[in-house]
Amino acid sequence: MPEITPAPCAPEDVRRVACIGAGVIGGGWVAHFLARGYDVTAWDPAADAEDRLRRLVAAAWPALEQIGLADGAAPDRLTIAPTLAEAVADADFVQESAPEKLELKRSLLAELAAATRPGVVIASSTSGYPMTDMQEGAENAVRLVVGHPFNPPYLIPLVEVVGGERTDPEAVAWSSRFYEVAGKSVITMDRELPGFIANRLQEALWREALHMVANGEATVEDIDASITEGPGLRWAFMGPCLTFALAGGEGGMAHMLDHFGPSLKSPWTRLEAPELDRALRDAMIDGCREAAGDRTYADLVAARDQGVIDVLRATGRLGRTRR
Ligand SMILES: NC(=O)C1=CN([C@@H]2O[C@H](COP(=O)(O)OP(=O)(O)OC[C@H]3O[C@@H](n4cnc5c(N)ncnc54)[C@H](O)[C@@H]3O)[C@@H](O)[C@H]2O)C=CC1
Ligand SMILES: C[N+](C)(C)CC(=O)CC(=O)[O-]
Repeated sequence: MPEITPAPCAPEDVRRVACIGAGVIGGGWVAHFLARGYDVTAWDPAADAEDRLRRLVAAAWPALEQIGLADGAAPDRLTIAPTLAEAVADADFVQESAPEKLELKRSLLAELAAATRPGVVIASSTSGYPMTDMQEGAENAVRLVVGHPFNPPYLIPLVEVVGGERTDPEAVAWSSRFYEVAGKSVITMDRELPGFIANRLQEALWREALHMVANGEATVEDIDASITEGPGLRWAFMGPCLTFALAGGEGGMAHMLDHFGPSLKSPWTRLEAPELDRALRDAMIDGCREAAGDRTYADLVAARDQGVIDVLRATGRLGRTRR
């Protein structure tokens, strides 16, 4: 086991966060950390990255003002660094949100672990790679963790935190605490599972949706309505297990399982992913275009953000985290 250097500061004392990769998720993290009053340094190799990032932060800011900013929070506390090394030089915490490609993540995380100050924790936003696979070849891998967010990270509270085989458990504990201090709801996993918890659940639903579109069994619009007008309303405040316990009436989960258990063996799901061929790709894209109507991407982001805020407010969870 390599020598473990403690983090240079306590999670409560973090002042500067570096966000590496500033697309949909990296940009969302930037907006979140700025709103929570941190100094943020971002780095992204794309030529148009700074423009995109500043647009994303400006579009998110009204929602962030609505839910309440930390003292001193301001978009101008964002610095765009010219190089990766400069971005992380003074960082107390690093959030990596580069494209979901295993080789890229591996070399980038190794580069980050070499460029940051000793002990600084580096979290990857990966949607599903186990950290053990991503930390291969990295020196200082002890402080590499997964911190998987949900889009948009500045509004959806959940972060799933888990380390890899070479991660120091202290780094996992440190990052879970840091995310809590930074206003997130944290699930800390004690073992690796590809896709973590939420994406394993989401992907099961998503595979089934794609099968139904591929087979012409349901439209994109009907699939979306089946969730927003149905189970999605319950899932905003009660998870699928407790929700189904209520399906068993006063007999609870025991009756629910006895009653509906046999249907688990019915062909209600296909589980294997469908082939993402041209026809399915076109059907999904056309269906979403139709569902969006004349609303632009910015219109949809604003509607989604307001919807999340309304649900959080209506369920008494605005500004409150899980613990
Ligand atoms: N889009 C989503 O809903 C979610 C994505 N994630 C994860 O977040 C990460 C980023 O995904 P998105 O933001 O959706 O992708 P994106 O395509 O919107 O952004 C990726 C950004 O990384 C930049 N980039 C390219 N090469 C890079 C490098 N070598 N170093 C640093 N940055 C580089 C690109 O210029 C781009 O701005 C992925 O790991 C993804 O799985 C996690 C949760 C949700
Ligand atoms: C689509 N996605 C798999 C990248 C989604 C996530 O990872 C989490 C989310 O925001 O739903």
